[in-house]
Amino acid sequence: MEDDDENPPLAVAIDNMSESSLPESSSRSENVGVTQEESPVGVTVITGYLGAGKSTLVNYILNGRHGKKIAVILNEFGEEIGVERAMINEGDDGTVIEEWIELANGCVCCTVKHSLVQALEQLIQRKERLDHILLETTGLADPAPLASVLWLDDQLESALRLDSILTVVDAKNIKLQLNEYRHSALFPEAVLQIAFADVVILNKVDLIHHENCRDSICNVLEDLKKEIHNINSLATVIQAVRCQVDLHEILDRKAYGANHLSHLEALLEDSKTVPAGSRHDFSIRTLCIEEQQPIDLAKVRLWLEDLLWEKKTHGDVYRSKGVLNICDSDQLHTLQAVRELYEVIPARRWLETEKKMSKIVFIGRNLDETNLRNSFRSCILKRDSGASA
Ligand SMILES: Nc1nc2c(ncn2[C@@H]2O[C@H](COP(=O)(O)OP(=O)(O)OP(=O)(O)O)[C@@H](O)[C@H]2O)c(=O)[nH]1
Repeated sequence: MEDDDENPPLAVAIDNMSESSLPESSSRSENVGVTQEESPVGVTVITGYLGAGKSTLVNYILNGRHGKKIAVILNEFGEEIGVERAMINEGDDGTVIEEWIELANGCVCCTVKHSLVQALEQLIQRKERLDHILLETTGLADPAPLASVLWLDDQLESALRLDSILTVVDAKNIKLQLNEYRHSALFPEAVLQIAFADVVILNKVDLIHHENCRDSICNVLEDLKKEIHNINSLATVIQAVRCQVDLHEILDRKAYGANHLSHLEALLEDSKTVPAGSRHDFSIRTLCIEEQQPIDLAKVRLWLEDLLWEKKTHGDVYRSKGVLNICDSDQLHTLQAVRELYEVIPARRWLETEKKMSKIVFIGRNLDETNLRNSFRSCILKRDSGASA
């Protein structure tokens, strides 16, 4: 994007916002059947380590002639936050306009974050229909707090919805960063950004070309993809030069939508446990547990709350997704969780041809697979021996 000093951006004051509308509980309610007249505008959070190519991606999207009206918010989370820069691609002719979004003052961990949601909602209301919002974070941001703030309960009927977390990775540097992380816990942000990603753009692959003879380029890229999937096997990885990707691949992923089942259904097909590294004290990885017997919904909630809130003995879960076979229900339930927030929702009927089962994929640090598997078995409904089935 180009700075236009001669035409300073329009300052738009957003009303001071209260925190009263914040959800109190971390557990999210069942809300099937909530309909909205106009579907909410998707928000993609863009993360990526310093210099990975986030601004390059944003420029590419803002200046592209895709006919979409996309607002980009530069979210410079820091000590002093009051104003965010918003740029909006006005559509067909590719004109980019700039605005300032003013946030309520306050501490980063509470007021500002929630006023961000309200500021975005007001931006949506002021504008003619926006197609999408991109929120670019700083290179050192942990995306989890933003995801928690933007992943809104459908019952709030917000004008926006978290679409996905997109992480830009520098193909030339990522290997070094991951190695450093494994050995000395350096670059934790780079690893967290991959752990929370729904989509990873493996950018700067041209720099791999320059360094390696052609035969080995594919191997290097495959190796990098494997490294990324070792951390987060649920992420879609897209190779790119200067972040030139097909927008259809990155927008409208609906990664947090309970009723957008395709990626969750894929869980039924592939097991994705990645073996734990041998010596990694800081290991962040994906693992998957399965259970054939029907489980009890109330027990699952207690188990999740113990796992995500108390963090007792199973390690630190960052993200999880799953399908659940709940007893006495003909509905396939889905599970989504980001840090301590979770949502279990009946999504659709089990098909007669399907094998009913529960399957949950976890991404997190120091996860103990045996512990997770065994404790999940406590959710199996034990009927009285005298009771009829
Ligand atoms: N060779 C090459 N250079 C790239 C590519 N993508 C981006 N760059 C360059 O890498 C540098 C950093 O890109 P940015 O888009 O500013 O990265 P960023 O993630 O926004 O950086 P920060 O704001 O510092 O976190 C710029 O000089 C880009 O021109 C690529 O695919 N190949």
